[in-house]
Amino acid sequence: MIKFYSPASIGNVGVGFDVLGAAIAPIDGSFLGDIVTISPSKTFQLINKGMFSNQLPIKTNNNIVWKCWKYFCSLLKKNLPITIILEKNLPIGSGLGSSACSVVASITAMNAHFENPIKKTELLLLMGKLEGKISGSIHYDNVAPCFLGGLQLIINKNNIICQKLPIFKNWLWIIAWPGIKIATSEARTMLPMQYSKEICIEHSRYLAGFVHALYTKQPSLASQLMNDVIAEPYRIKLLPNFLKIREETKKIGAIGCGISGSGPTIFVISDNLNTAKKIKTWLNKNYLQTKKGFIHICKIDTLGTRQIG
Ligand SMILES: Nc1ncnc2c1ncn2[C@@H]1O[C@H](COP(=O)(O)OP(=O)(O)O)[C@@H](O)[C@H]1O
Ligand SMILES: N[C@@H](CCOP(=O)(O)O)C(=O)O
Repeated sequence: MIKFYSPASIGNVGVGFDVLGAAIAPIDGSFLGDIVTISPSKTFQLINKGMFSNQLPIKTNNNIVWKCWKYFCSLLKKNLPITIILEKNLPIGSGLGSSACSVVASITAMNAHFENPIKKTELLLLMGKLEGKISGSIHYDNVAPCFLGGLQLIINKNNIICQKLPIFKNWLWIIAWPGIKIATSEARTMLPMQYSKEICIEHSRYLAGFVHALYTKQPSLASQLMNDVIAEPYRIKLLPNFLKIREETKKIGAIGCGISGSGPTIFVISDNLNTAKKIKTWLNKNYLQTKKGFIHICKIDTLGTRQIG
């Protein structure tokens, strides 16, 4: 029996639509992500468990984990008799890379179980392809940080899919899922097919400046450059009171605020734990919409997907 854990991720990280992604871990040491357990069995079975298993497709062959298993069967040219247990601990359509978590955890676990028929360099390509079946187009800003950990810059050139960026270790990422769902595929179709030259130049300034500020250790400059001119202007209508949230959390002391992935989860950044706790309390009262909603104070998960059993 082997068990793998895959962490939640913040796609886009505000300023880098489809090209920045960060894996996150609650500072209290709890897991925020999916867990996949694989054991040998006479026939294939997929068992769903976890707090959000009731949000998964009813038909097994609509579960992305089943699609991952089918891929391995075609690769190894046989019907592979295993039992997969998926602990679905991330809400679906949350903006926390839920489907990416299931893809990365199941691919990594199956590859380990079958003694690594897929090379590590090819795994991420496969993960992006499988995740793309769900969101309608391939984007690595969830699967890359989920698999490799850290803050990843998606390059996707000359066989380099991504590379890890430096982070500010004292930044705390408060993530708030309001308890409602936004399908990534729908949130992607909302975006314009083309952008003006002015927007392209502005976006380049922000993204390049942000990466520069990371490398030159300028946290204030980095936080000021975290502006999303690509997705936020079009997705903001899906997030209740987002602009008010950003304004009020800034008054409390936040140094940044953005949409996590395609939402509705938001992230708020603070470099002070007491301030982070105040922001969490405020969000609890003003952003959660259902009892299922949650808030976590996180740091960047530098480990990524790992074997835990
Ligand atoms: N194991 C799985 N985990 C998450 N979503 C899954 C899984 N299997 C299939 N899906 C489908 O993928 C879609 C959710 O993907 P998406 O909107 O990208 O959510 P998220 O942003 O949380 O990944 C839903 O239609 C869901 O039914
Ligand atoms: N770059 C993607 C990120 C989607 O993240 P998710 O967690 O909402 O699936 C996008 O913004 O479409």
